[in-house]
Amino acid sequence: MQRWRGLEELPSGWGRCVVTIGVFDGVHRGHQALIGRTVELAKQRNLPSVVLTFDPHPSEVLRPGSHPAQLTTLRRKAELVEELGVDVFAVLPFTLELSRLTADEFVHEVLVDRLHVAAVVVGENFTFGHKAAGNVRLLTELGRRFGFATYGAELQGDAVPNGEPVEITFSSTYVRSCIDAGDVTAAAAALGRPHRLEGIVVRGDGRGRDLGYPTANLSTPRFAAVPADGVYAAWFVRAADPGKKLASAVSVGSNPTFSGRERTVEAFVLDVEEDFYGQHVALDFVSRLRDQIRFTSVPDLVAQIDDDVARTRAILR
Ligand SMILES: Cc1cc2nc3c(=O)[nH]c(=O)nc-3n(C[C@H](O)[C@H](O)[C@H](O)COP(=O)(O)O)c2cc1C
Ligand SMILES: Nc1ncnc2c1ncn2[C@@H]1O[C@H](COP(=O)(O)OP(=O)(O)O)[C@@H](O)[C@H]1O
Repeated sequence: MQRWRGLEELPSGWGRCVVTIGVFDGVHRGHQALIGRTVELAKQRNLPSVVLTFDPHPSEVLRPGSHPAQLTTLRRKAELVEELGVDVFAVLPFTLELSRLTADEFVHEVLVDRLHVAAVVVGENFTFGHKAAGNVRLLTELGRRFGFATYGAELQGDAVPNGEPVEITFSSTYVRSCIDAGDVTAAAAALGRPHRLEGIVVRGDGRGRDLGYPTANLSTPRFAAVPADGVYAAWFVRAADPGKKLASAVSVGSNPTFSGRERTVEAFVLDVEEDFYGQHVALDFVSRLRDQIRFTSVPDLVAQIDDDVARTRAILR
């Protein structure tokens, strides 16, 4: 897969292509369907498939301070897109200038003049251009004028897990709300895989080892979607050895037993004794075990962690 930042990196002699456009935060099952359709159409036409995405998140540029919780870093997004068989991952730096292009101008300048699109695949609720004035109908009209095909794909959904017999539509907003509520199982159902939180292992208060449970404390990216305070079973994956998943019991919260102030994400990795400081690691959240508790004694906390670890072992076995 090629990765471009800006359209200046377009190779000379670039022919036509099949494109899908979006922020694709999370690369959830709806995104996967859309990108899959793009790859399929590109194969049929013997053209390269392109995922056109934006960075930073458009809402942060349009309304500074409004950055939504981020489900995937740009690097992780590229990784997930690559797994879907895409040929080019193109990142358009999102600027106020870009946001001011009208829908017509965006199609003309970006899709037609630069990318030479033969077909564009978007979700049926897709909007684009200044003030989001462009929609699938307009894109279809412009496609007729400029000579490309438009596919407005139906949105993907599913029954609410363990809920009422209603459908939810997969969306980044829905996944964010699941994670924010600590429902990592529902998040995983919509993502098609567990939610991943990445970070660098930093020093904590140095207390864990004395408790018998040393924990790797993660420093996470600024906008990362951190699950609600609580205790979780998660897979611990090191960037240095991405194929190896280690079972871990994870605490998210401010260590109320010790009247902590700072909110931390810390993982006790089962059956491992290793120095993780400074390493780039990821947590794949599989299941929520319980809320954070303020214990009146340290032995009570340790007894509870014993139980968390036993449950983690059973869940991730
Ligand atoms: C599986 C697990 C569950 C935890 N649950 C709680 C809890 O309910 N309440 C709490 O105050 N601390 C909880 N902790 C956090 C410990 O207080 C914390 O790991 C310890 O203070 C060590 O902090 P340090 O890594 O900064 O040294 C938990 C830790 C683990 C690993
Ligand atoms: N099984 C394990 N799980 C997590 N961290 C471990 C484990 N074994 C050793 N470590 C190391 O111990 C450190 C945590 O020890 P701890 O006493 O909790 O200190 P800190 O407060 O700095 O996190 C981790 O960052 C890691 O380098």
